[in-house]
Amino acid sequence: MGIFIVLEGIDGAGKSTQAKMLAEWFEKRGYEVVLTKEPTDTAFGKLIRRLVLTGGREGIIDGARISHEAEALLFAADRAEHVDKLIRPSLEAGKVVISDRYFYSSLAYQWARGLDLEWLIDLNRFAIRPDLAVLLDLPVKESMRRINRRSLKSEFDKIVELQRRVRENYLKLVEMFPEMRIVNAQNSIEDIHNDIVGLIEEEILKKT
Ligand SMILES: Nc1ncnc2c1ncn2[C@@H]1O[C@H](COP(=O)(O)OP(=O)(O)OP(=O)(O)O)[C@@H](O)[C@H]1O
Ligand SMILES: Cc1cn([C@H]2C[C@H](O)[C@@H](COP(=O)(O)O)O2)c(=O)[nH]c1=O
Repeated sequence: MGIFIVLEGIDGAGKSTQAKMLAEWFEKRGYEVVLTKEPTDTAFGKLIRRLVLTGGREGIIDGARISHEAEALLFAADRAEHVDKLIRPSLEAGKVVISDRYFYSSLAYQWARGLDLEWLIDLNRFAIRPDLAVLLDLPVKESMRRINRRSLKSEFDKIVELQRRVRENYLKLVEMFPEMRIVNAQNSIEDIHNDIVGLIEEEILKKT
């Protein structure tokens, strides 16, 4: 079996930056790496971007956005395909899989939207557990500065409030899932990379 690593965190925490650096780190050491993300680039992922994420009108029926339950089901369907078509086969072929977001995102975000955590955990039970899930933890103020999100004040306040709840949820998930570890994402890009590599050496490579 290969090695499965997940990077998680609020929007703008630095996941994609670290995922790329980590992929290069493994490649330099001779590993075959699959760098992937959720939502995926498949038809399911594109549907999510159209209906849920882009703020476009397609996800709005009679003036109301699609329900949070429908959102959770779409993310889970995308993930089921991701696991079945890419993650499981890659791990069986002995590769390193690095995923920028995974089912912890559904737990943190859809829970923050008011859905029941146990229902979300059940819905995602099919998802293979990674060897390590790194939570890049960052205060919301700093993440908003990094991604420089521009919107109306009332809209901005709602986004900040949601991200605060998501961050709190992630910190609660760390207590529930033993494969999760926290890395301080306020540090420099290089220091964060070194912290993640340190965790991988300690938690995975030393044990194989
Ligand atoms: N440690 C860091 N210090 C300062 N800036 C950073 C750091 N890490 C990443 N950034 C910058 O912050 C921005 C967001 O980073 P990145 O795209 O990696 O985050 P992300 O978690 O993948 O975001 P999203 O969830 O919105 O896709 C980028 O401009 C990136 O260059
Ligand atoms: C997988 C997943 C994602 N989300 C949310 C989290 C982010 O706000 C977006 C994805 O944006 P990114 O820039 O591509 O990281 O989707 C979610 O709510 N639930 C999920 O399961």
